[in-house]
Amino acid sequence: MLFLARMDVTFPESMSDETKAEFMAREKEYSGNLQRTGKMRDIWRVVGEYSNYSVYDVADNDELHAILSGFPMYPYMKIKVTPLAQHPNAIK
Ligand SMILES: O=C(O)CC1=CCC(=O)O1
Repeated sequence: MLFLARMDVTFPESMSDETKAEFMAREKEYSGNLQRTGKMRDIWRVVGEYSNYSVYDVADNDELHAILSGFPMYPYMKIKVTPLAQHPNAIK
């Protein structure tokens, strides 16, 4: 099953730059592992925002929830998930 997720990240004003850098490093490692295993098919930055769109290829809703809630930045994310289906006009 394919899902599109939009993630908007908001860190607390009080968070130090060092802590933010630690979150970013952990996020990069977690995200890289998902991409290497094919669970995350794609990730794109939203221009001008601390947000991304990412596509997940997972067995079911429960697997997606486990993946999303495992992101180190999860406590600081607002996530909107959209299930995807084949488009009849797609040529690939
Ligand atoms: O958009 C970000 O920088 C946060 C994030 C979520 C998954 C990822 O790889 O980065």
